[in-house]
Amino acid sequence: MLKARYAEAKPRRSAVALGSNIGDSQTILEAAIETLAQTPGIFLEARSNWYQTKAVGPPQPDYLNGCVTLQVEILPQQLLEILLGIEQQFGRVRQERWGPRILDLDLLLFDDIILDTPNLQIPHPRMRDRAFVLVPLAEIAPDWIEPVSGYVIKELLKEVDCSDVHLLMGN
Ligand SMILES: Nc1ncnc2c1ncn2[C@@H]1O[C@H](COP(=O)(O)OP(=O)(O)OP(=O)(O)O)[C@@H](O)[C@H]1O
Ligand SMILES: Nc1nc2c(c(=O)[nH]1)N=C(CO)CN2
Repeated sequence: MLKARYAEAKPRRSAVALGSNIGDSQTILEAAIETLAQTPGIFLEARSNWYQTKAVGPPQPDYLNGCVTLQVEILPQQLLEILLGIEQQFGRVRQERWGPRILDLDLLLFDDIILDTPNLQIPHPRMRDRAFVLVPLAEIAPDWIEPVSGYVIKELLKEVDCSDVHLLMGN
């Protein structure tokens, strides 16, 4: 019993992608990181630069994207609930799929786990195809193995077209 409790308390490492293309995106994303970092059970490990990226999906304004890595003392499902709660707090309204948004927080990785449930898939199933995720993630976690493909992030990055992802100057 004691052993089981100890195992539950072991810190886990997680990666989260941030995106915004409505409003003052940089201010929104900075505030979202601050909110995450102040949540009990979540500790900010590293954060990437911000990147201006061409929208994937329906025509819409460019996004600002970035990633963070976290040390967490909570379960993946709890982390998802927290991310969805922060999106709500920042006024996110769910409309069309892949449509414009004030704030998008995607749970990318959680240690080396693979999870496939109706409301949560880890690794995020589309992260491997997304330069707007892999470029910032490679900056802070190049050697993290994406457990479905078995490839490290810096290798996955070589497989995507990064021409629409630009480092935001004056960061
Ligand atoms: N790894 C994950 N991270 C975030 N949400 C997830 C994940 N896996 C499943 N979901 C589910 O996806 C739902 C919809 O998420 P969201 O509206 O942000 O999708 P989207 O950003 O439009 O598209 P995409 O998932 O391609 O980024 C969430 O309510 C959540 O239950
Ligand atoms: N460049 C870019 N395109 C997107 C993004 C995003 O964060 N960045 N998010 C989407 C919905 O998840 C759809 N398209």
